[in-house]
Amino acid sequence: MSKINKVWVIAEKESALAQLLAGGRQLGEEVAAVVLGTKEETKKAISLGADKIYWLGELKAENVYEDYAPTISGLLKQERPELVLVQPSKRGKLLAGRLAANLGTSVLVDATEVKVEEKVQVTHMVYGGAAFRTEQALTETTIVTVGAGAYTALPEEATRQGTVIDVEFVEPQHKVKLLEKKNKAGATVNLSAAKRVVGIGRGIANQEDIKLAEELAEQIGAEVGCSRPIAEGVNWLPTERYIGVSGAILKPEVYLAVGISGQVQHMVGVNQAKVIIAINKDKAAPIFKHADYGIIGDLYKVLPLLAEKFKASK
Ligand SMILES: Cc1cc2nc3c(=O)[nH]c(=O)nc-3n(C[C@H](O)[C@H](O)[C@H](O)COP(=O)(O)OP(=O)(O)OC[C@H]3O[C@@H](n4cnc5c(N)ncnc54)[C@H](O)[C@@H]3O)c2cc1C
Repeated sequence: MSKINKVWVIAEKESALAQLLAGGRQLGEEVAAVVLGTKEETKKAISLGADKIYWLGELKAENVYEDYAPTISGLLKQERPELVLVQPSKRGKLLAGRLAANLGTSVLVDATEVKVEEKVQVTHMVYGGAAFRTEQALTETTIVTVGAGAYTALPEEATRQGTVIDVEFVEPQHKVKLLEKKNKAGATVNLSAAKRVVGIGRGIANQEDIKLAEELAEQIGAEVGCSRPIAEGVNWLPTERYIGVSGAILKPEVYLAVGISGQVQHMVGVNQAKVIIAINKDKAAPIFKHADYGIIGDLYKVLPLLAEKFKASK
């Protein structure tokens, strides 16, 4: 694959920044990160693969993330990178939309693959994960949101050198007024950083039975994720734990699917796992077509047995 000259990366979270920088290094000769954060965060971005940092300073109390769109748009018009990779967080999507509007283009969303064939080409899922579409922007700069798991972060290199450019804030013409900030109740989870994930589905009959999966997850050092109906249906787990085309896209070393049928919309979130193991009582469940190892059995019997075995082997 050929490379383009300049790739820019914009991410709110460090884990996403690390992944997008790794993607940037595959695609471009020079990789720059736009950093809204501390000086320490600029150093971190360099150690993770950025050659250049456009440093916006720290987020001011009176601003929200997307208020920086005019500042970044000005930089884009001046520096003309061929590609901007943006983390698809809620605020990241808002920012990407504004940047694209300012450049007279649109955002290519939720890329599963970005490649360079003379120009930048972006592939993403359509029809709920049943098909893929490849698109190419006709403008000089292509703005793309890239889901978690598309790239694997490079190891940190503390000795890497890079340039930090201080950027002056350009006041937006139309601002959203921040009235209040509240912390979300409950623990947050970063599923895309987990090496092992136990995913639970509608095979779990009651909310309290989730503890069976949690006990096994604890034994094997895994995070618990779920299918959409568990998070958006019965609402037993928070939405940040659901996996699939409309949830988190993961690339763990091991994915253990428990009582999950294996519909395509779920599987697109885990089909990049190195090893997939399925526990399902229905031997005809589609999950077994995707699994490297399968246990045909009742999860209520299998989960406690596995947890016990792992505990005993410690
Ligand atoms: C546009 C669109 C987007 C979607 N996005 C997503 C998405 O991002 N993520 C997602 O997950 N879904 C998504 N869905 C929903 C998806 O199509 C499926 O409906 C969903 O994934 C099914 O969840 P499930 O496997 O938990 O439940 P089910 O399909 O009901 O499967 C339950 C499984 O549990 C097994 N089982 C039952 N009891 C036991 C037991 N005691 N022991 C062992 N096995 C047992 C059954 O045999 C069955 O295979 C989307 C759908 C649409 C239309």
